[in-house]
Amino acid sequence: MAALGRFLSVEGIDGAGKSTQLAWIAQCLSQKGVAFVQTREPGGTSLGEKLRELLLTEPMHLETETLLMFAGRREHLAQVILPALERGEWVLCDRFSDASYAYQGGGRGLPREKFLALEEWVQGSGLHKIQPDLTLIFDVPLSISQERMSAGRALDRFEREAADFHARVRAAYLERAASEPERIRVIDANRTLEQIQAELAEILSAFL
Ligand SMILES: Nc1ncnc2c1ncn2[C@@H]1O[C@H](COP(=O)(O)OP(=O)(O)O)[C@@H](O)[C@H]1O
Ligand SMILES: Cc1cn([C@H]2C[C@H](O)[C@@H](COP(=O)(O)OP(=O)(O)O)O2)c(=O)[nH]c1=O
Repeated sequence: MAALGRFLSVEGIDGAGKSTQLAWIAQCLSQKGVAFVQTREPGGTSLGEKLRELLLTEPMHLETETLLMFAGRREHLAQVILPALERGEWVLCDRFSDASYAYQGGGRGLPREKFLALEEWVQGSGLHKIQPDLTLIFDVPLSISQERMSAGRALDRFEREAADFHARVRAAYLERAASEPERIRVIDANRTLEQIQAELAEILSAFL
């Protein structure tokens, strides 16, 4: 059987710089001749992109929001992520279920058991659980993320949330990282692009 590809996700509060760094990782993999699929959540499939539009614009109940995130994830796994891994390609995913843990759980207060139930339903459990092999959390203080965000485009429904929401999201990401240190690496993103990329290059070469 051909080797499975590797699954890498990037996370962080809005404005941390993860999309910038994901584009750089993609460029590195291309230069090394690694076949990969670059994708995102919410989104990644035709259905998922329609759900994304709703999720980023339409006010809704917290449980509806969580269910739609996981519904999109189910489709994304079936249509994009698992087939790519089975072909032996890497999957570079801009956010995955750690974002639901941080945003719906940490940010909005979804009870942990509800998150865990959906995670188990969509991603399985035990040895068969589908999780990224490596997750990079780009971590910055709120003042920095807010500065970076406000320099850009119009803000979506999550980005418009108050500072205390983003502080809870950040804390939840760090708590998640502490609970799964073998999978999750926290990257200090309050540095120059070059400094961050030097660290990423080391992590990637160990991971290749
Ligand atoms: N290390 C950095 N130093 C300064 N500016 C950065 C850095 N990383 C990203 N940025 C800028 O911050 C903004 C948000 O970055 P982006 O990658 O879109 O963040 P995210 O995907 O985490 O929301 C962009 O304008 C980007 O150019
Ligand atoms: C995947 C996921 C994303 N989100 C949120 C976090 C982001 O604010 C938003 C969109 O993600 P993202 O694509 O990172 O936004 P941007 O285009 O601004 O880089 O969705 C959740 O709340 N839960 C989730 O499970």
